[in-house]
Amino acid sequence: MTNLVSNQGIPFTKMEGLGNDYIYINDLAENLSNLADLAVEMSERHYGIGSDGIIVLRPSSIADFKMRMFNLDGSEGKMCGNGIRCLAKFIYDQHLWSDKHLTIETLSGVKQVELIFNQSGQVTGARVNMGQPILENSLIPVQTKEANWLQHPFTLENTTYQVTAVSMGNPHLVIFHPEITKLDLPTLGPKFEHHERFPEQINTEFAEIIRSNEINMRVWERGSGETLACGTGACAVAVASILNGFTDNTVTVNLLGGSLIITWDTSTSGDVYMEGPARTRFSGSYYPNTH
Ligand SMILES: N[C@@H](CCC[C@H](N)C(=O)O)C(=O)O
Repeated sequence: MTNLVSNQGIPFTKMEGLGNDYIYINDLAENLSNLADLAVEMSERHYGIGSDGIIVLRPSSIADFKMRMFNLDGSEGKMCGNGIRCLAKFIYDQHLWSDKHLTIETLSGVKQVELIFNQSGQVTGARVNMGQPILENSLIPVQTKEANWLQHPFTLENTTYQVTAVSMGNPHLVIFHPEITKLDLPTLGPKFEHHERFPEQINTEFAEIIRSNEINMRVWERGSGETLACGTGACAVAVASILNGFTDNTVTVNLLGGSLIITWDTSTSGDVYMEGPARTRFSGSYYPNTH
C-alpha cells in the first residue's frame, strides 16, 4: 500500500492552525507515492498518528514551494487555509527558507504568504493572500441552472436553508443560521457534502453574525468531517456575509479552535486575506503498514 522511504520511516511534524491538525511531510526529494493511501493511514487516530489529513511539501517550478493536501479520507483538497500557514512555518523552521515572504503553489494557484514573528524571532502565524473568491456555480461546481447562489433557497429533507455558494479554490456552501452551537452537524454535514448538486462534494459552513465585524462559525469539511477550524471556510463565510451586506470588509471569524481575521479587498485587487496562527506540536518518524 504505502511506500517506505527507508528503514528510518517517514519523518513528519504534527502542526495545527486553530486545532485544524495536519501531518506535515518534507518530500522535496519526491520519494513518496500513494499519498492518498498514506493520508488515510497516518490520519487514523488509533493505528496512525491522528489528524484531519496530511500536507506534503514538494518542489515547484512556478513558486518557491508546492503544497499537496489530503483529507483524512484520502481525497485531495485544492487549497487549505490553515494548512498553508502551518506549511510556511514548517518551511521556515526547517531552514529551507529565510525570508519573511514566500510563494506556495497549490492546486488552486500560487498563494503569497507573509510570515508573522514574535519578539524572539519565532514564526507564530502568517498572513496569506487567498486570491479572489469564485461565485459562478458552474466553476465551484454546483449543478444548477442559476449562475450564482446568494442567499438562495435550498431544500433538504423538508427544511429550506438560504445558501451562498463560494469557491476559495475549493467549494463552500455558507448558511447563516442562529444558534449554531445547537446544530447536529454530524447528521446534517454529510447530507450537504454528498448532495447530488455538488459533483465534487462540498464544505459546509454554518455562520452566525455577532456584529458588523464578527462572525461565529462551524464547519463540516468535505473529506474530514467536523473540524475545529477551516481557513478557506472562514474566507468563504466572510465573502458571503460581505456580499449579503451583513458585515464590514474586515471581520473576525470565530471558529471552535480560535479566531481568524479575514479581509476582502473589494475596492482594488478583489483578493481575500487571511491572518491567523500556526503551531508545531511534535515531530517523529512514522512506520507505514508495509514496514
Ligand atoms: N481545513 C482546510 C480545508 C481542507 C480541504 C477541504 N476539506 C476540501 O477538501 O476542500 C482549510 O483550512 O482551508
